[in-house]
Amino acid sequence: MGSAPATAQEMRRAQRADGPAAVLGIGTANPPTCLAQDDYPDYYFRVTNSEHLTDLKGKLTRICNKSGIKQRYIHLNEDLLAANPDFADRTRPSLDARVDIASAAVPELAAAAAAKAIAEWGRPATDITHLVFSTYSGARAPSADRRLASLLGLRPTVSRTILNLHGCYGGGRSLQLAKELAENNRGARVLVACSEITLIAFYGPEGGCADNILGQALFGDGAGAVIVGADPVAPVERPLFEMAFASQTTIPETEDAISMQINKGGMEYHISNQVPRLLGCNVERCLVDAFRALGVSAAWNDLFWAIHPGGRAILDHIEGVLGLDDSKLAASRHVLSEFGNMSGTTVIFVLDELRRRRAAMAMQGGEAPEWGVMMAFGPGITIETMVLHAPSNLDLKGN
Ligand SMILES: CCCCCCCCCCCCCCCCCC(=O)SCCNC(=O)CCNC(=O)[C@H](O)C(C)(C)COP(=O)(O)OP(=O)(O)OC[C@H]1O[C@@H](n2cnc3c(N)ncnc32)[C@H](O)[C@@H]1OP(=O)(O)O
Repeated sequence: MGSAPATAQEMRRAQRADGPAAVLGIGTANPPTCLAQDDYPDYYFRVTNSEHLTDLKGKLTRICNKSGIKQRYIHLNEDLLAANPDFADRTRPSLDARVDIASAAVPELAAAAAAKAIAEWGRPATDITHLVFSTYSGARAPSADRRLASLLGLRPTVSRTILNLHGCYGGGRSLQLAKELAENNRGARVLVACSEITLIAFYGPEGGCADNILGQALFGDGAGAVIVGADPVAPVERPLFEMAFASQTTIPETEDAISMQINKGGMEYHISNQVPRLLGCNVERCLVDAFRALGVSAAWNDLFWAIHPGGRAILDHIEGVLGLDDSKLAASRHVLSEFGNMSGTTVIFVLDELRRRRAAMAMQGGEAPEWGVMMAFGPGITIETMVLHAPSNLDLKGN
């Protein structure tokens, strides 16, 4: 073997990266149709021919008013819904048609986000070695990761993984997987792509189904992409956030609090009204454990924050239990306001917004915190926690 490492341990060590995984590029995309939150109750009850359900419309209006959301983007616009009237009725067998549309639209939206992330990264798409794709709209094989690889012209040797139905923690899980892949495979460059399109779960209002009314008020469509790699090659590659530590925690006895299930009429879901409280009671323990594992003690207000804005009340609870200053969750609140809850994709939008805000602050001579936290939540209830470090050569461009 000439000068090759002599032992299996040495071989293993040679395969590992030296430094921590880092975010090297971020991109986001939304479908073109944008709906104002103030107009949504009128729109939804009109396009589903449900104007007579005035109580439910009142409920949707009350939730919209308290949602902290200004607008959302959707793929299923009025024309597409008119061409697929069964989508408005959960009892009709419409899954085939939904999957047909989603199978094309989900990877295409992901490709739009990925193209931006790759452009910022600065290297050719053929240098990507791994792809981690997350969506709740996948119900077919070969799936969206395979199609995205074709759309981007990735190499046939790219290692693909698809995560399905992780819901709102899909972005956090994908980034954790990307960290493991990048740190354990020297030279690996991982494309993380999350793409969520609500048409799989859109249907008309029904009495007794508050979950649907809540979903109609909160969710929107979007895709986010991140390039992750260790040991960046200067000057082309510049780390935006280094991934210092990552963990996943499941809150005991909360299996039924958030659920999703694919049925013949589309995806049904349940979101307990206890979710904000349950998260509020558990996030601090995850944070304490994460910083203890790093051997660091942190004052919460000295950190930057990228929290998944699952709903306004979730952000309020977390802000309250951690005693965070008003400005600390500004990136999460901004993304919630401009895009709604795009499930697993949302946390990537928050990272993008955060780096933009940090760059603006640096341009004005201000100093942003060096250390921060990303958290995402979903069915389980699952909490994804990642401690981030922002190097001083933070990207000043934004995207
Ligand atoms: C544009 C396109 C749209 C298309 C949409 C199609 C849908 C697609 C869906 C895709 C599904 C994917 C789902 C799974 C992903 C899960 C991951 C998550 O993030 S998990 C999601 C994580 N997100 C969350 O868990 C949401 C967190 N919650 C919140 O942010 C707030 O509670 C709020 C904004 C909903 C209301 O503000 P707040 O200050 O609390 O105001 P108030 O106290 O005054 O109550 C007002 C009304 O709200 C009611 N209500 C409250 N909760 C629920 C509920 N769970 N349930 C039902 N209703 C609920 C309450 O009963 C009251 O009704 P009423 O008495 O007036 O009749």
